[in-house]
Amino acid sequence: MVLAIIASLVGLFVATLFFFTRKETKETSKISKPVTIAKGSRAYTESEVSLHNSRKDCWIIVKDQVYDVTSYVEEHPGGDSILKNAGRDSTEGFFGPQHGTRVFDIIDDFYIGDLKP
Ligand code: HEM
Repeated sequence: MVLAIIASLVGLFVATLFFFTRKETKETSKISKPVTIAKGSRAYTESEVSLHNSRKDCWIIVKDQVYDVTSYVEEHPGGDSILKNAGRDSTEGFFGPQHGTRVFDIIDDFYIGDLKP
């Protein structure tokens, strides 16, 4: 009897641990993620970034960092608004009131380098 109670308590503990540590969400699990690039290891000029300005090839700049969000365009909950400044500085739109804090975690997956000063 005591053993059964201990076993169920351990089971409950493990299940709770699993629930709170899992990271994937419904939205992010569908997105193919690029290979992680170490921060600062690459840099692009503004004119290089500006070539990637379409739905099928979309880079954006947020706070002097460059993100290839091509694979995220179709997943973006805000629809085509993410394309408003495709190939350009999207910092203002990104920090707009429509965005909750989870966008800061999501954008990291799309980082490809910094903007050349
Ligand atoms: C990688 C960059 C971006 C990510 C990861 C992202 C992510 C998201 C997410 C998760 C939402 C749903 C609301 C929330 O949970 O916070 C959202 C909504 C929205 N986003 Fe973005 N976003 C990005 C870039 C942008 C940019 C650059 C703009 C505008 C220029 C924009 C405009 C909007 C708008 C207008 C909504 C509101 C949609 C609505 O409420 O109907 N987003 N975005």
